Amino acid sequence: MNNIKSLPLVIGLGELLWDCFEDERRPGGAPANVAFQANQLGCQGTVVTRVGQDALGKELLEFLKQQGLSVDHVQIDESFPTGTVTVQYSDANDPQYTIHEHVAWDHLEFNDDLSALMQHSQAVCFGTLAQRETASREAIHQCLAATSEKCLIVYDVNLRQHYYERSWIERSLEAAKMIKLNQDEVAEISKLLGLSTGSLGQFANRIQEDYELEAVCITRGAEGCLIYAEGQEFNIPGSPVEVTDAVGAGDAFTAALISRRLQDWGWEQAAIFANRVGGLVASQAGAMPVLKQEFEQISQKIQNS
Ligand SMILES: Nc1ncnc2c1ncn2[C@@H]1O[C@H](COP(=O)(O)OP(=O)(O)O)[C@@H](O)[C@H]1O
Ligand SMILES: O=C(O)C(=O)C[C@H](O)[C@H](O)COP(=O)(O)O
Repeated sequence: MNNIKSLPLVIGLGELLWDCFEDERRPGGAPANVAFQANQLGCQGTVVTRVGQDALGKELLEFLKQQGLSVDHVQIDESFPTGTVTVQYSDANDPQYTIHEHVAWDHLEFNDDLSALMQHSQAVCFGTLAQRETASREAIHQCLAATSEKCLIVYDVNLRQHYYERSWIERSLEAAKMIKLNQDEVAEISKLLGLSTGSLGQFANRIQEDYELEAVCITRGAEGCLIYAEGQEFNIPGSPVEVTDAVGAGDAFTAALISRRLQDWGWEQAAIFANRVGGLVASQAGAMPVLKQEFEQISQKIQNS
């Protein structure tokens, strides 16, 4: 128990929901996936969200508890249901999400409990989707404002359908120390912010300077990632895997990067690890596969190489 308490506290702030695939439903929600994976990667991952007072919400709480995550900061909404997402594919590498509206995670409330939690967190990850309603958008930014100066605030952009606006993205970039986005999101953000299109490296350099970010991480699916940090560009190729579904690969990548940066790994080594973790999750069904031992083996191998 004492050991658990001393692990770095990594918060996933935003949506926790059910990803409804054709065959079955599986737990998901990008920030919740980050907290879940961080918990398997040597951190104390904690989800800050809201579920409905319904069977789907109870099942999500049971799942998190069984996996050793705290549910103390999951709020229960008396009016709105637990969130669901319909996941469809034409290509396993490119899932399409239909995010259902008017759900509990749109109605997060900031309070003293969250304020205290945020003050003690070593890292927080949030995205754009959970900012689609004013209530959660304001609660998320109140949470971010309550963190300590040394907290690693990570904006994992995750643009979904039409649920984003330029002003929300700018506000989020201003709050962040590190951002993570995929290649499609680079194109969309360049357009929204009126940045001239160049290479991924030029985009990373520009946005890092404009928003005084510590790091910009661009994921490229099977191609790996590009990280711009400390004035350097790291291009790390991916490791081939047989993809089951790529749902949650990006969130696992983010969690792996956070966990190793909190252990003071260098950017290159942390990116190699994050690529492997993202790839492994892409090779499994759903966003929250249980892979603690596999992650630990990969971590040891990279450290010994
Ligand atoms: N097909 C794949 N083969 C190997 N690694 C993958 C594959 N798909 C994803 N990954 C790993 O997961 C990371 C995140 O995947 P990506 O699809 O770029 O993010 P997102 O899910 O946010 O769109 C990649 O940078 C890579 O490290
Ligand atoms: O919350 C959302 O935005 C969702 O669409 C639900 C999904 O569980 C994750 O988002 C998967 O996210 P990726 O890691 O980008 O594949």
